[in-house]
Amino acid sequence: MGTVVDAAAKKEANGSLADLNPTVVFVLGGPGSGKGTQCANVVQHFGYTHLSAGDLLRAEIKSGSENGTMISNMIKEGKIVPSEVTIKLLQQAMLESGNDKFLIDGFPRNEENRAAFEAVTKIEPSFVLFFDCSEEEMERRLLGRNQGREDDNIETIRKRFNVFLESSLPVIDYYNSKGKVRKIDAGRPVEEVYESVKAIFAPKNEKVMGHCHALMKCLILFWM
Ligand SMILES: Nc1ncnc2c1ncn2[C@@H]1O[C@H](COP(=O)(O)OP(=O)(O)O)[C@@H](O)[C@H]1O
Ligand SMILES: Nc1ccn([C@@H]2O[C@H](COP(=O)(O)OP(=O)(O)O)[C@@H](O)[C@H]2O)c(=O)n1
Ligand SMILES: [Mg+2]
Repeated sequence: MGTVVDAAAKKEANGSLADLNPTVVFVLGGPGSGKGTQCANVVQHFGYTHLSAGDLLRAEIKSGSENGTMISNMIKEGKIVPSEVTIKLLQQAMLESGNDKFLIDGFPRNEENRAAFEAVTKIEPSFVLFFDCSEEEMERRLLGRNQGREDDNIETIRKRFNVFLESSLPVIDYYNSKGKVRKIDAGRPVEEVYESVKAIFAPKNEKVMGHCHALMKCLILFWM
């Protein structure tokens, strides 16, 4: 933070990202709404790289970084880590991926995340996928997640729900007012949710071809 070397590295990273002109989809939704699960499906079928902000922060703790203790404490409390830390990790991961299509999962989680990402990277998301799920269902899923996460306990889960309502929903409202939100009913089984997700990512010409085939079938039936 603040050194000449850091500033140069930041400039270099931004320059390269701007050159990349990446396609970015933000994947948002409450804790346990199924963001990670559905992103894995999209990666397999649509060639995106999945970047989970939470996973990047957890990897940063494990790496022994100087920010590790601060990040760990924030996650245990369900609080949102300062944007500059998370954005730096996202930028690095984007540049290292060799891809130009990204699902950014769990980010932006508050207004500070959103505004800072826009200011630093100049990237506008193509759209925002919003997994809408009841707290009751999310709580059930988080308590059954079994990934040994320090924040999947009832006390921290309640805090994360509050942060989601107070800080993350306004970000979704912001993108909604720009017509960018694609809302998915995420309370259904995984396969059903993915059917809705797939329909959003399927290339337009595939949808048009689907309509053409249906029309051809009707015409053939009509002439028979
Ligand atoms: N549609 C679903 N129905 C039931 N369980 C689900 C569904 N989607 C995900 N899960 C499970 O719920 C837990 C949380 O899912 P995850 O994808 O990690 O959510 P998020 O990244 O939004 O916190 C995981 O144990 C996952 O296997
Ligand atoms: N943009 C983000 C994303 C996550 N985080 C932190 O990481 C925690 C876990 O995020 P996550 O996305 O892995 O959690 P889930 O929504 O997947 O359950 C959050 O509760 C925050 O403490 C953050 O500070 N900033
Ligand atoms: Mg997740």
